[in-house]
Amino acid sequence: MTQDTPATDAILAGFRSSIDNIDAALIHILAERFRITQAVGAYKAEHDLPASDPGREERQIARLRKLAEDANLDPDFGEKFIRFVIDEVIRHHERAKAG
Ligand SMILES: O=C(O)C(=O)C[C@]1(C(=O)O)C=C[C@@H](O)C=C1
Repeated sequence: MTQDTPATDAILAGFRSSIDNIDAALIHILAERFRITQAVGAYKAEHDLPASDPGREERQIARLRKLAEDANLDPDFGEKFIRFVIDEVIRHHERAKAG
């Protein structure tokens, strides 16, 4: 049976407080990224440009894999994460094109 860790564990609470700050930063960073990609989607729809650009994605992924490696983050995880984000952006772009 699983058990919650006692809320009185001060060391764990300190770690979790830091995790909560980092998670909040991630949400704000993602919100900012989606705010700019929304403008990109509107621009692409207006100028009849394709929703996706596979060449650009390839370059982004190669760059981020290298950054992940240098930062001691699993590059496969880094790629999966950015792929997930970009796929969502493409979905938004397609919706913007459809009007
Ligand atoms: O750079 C673009 O053209 C975008 O539309 C942005 C973005 C991204 O989210 O980074 C999304 C879709 C493209 O395939 C490539 C990159």
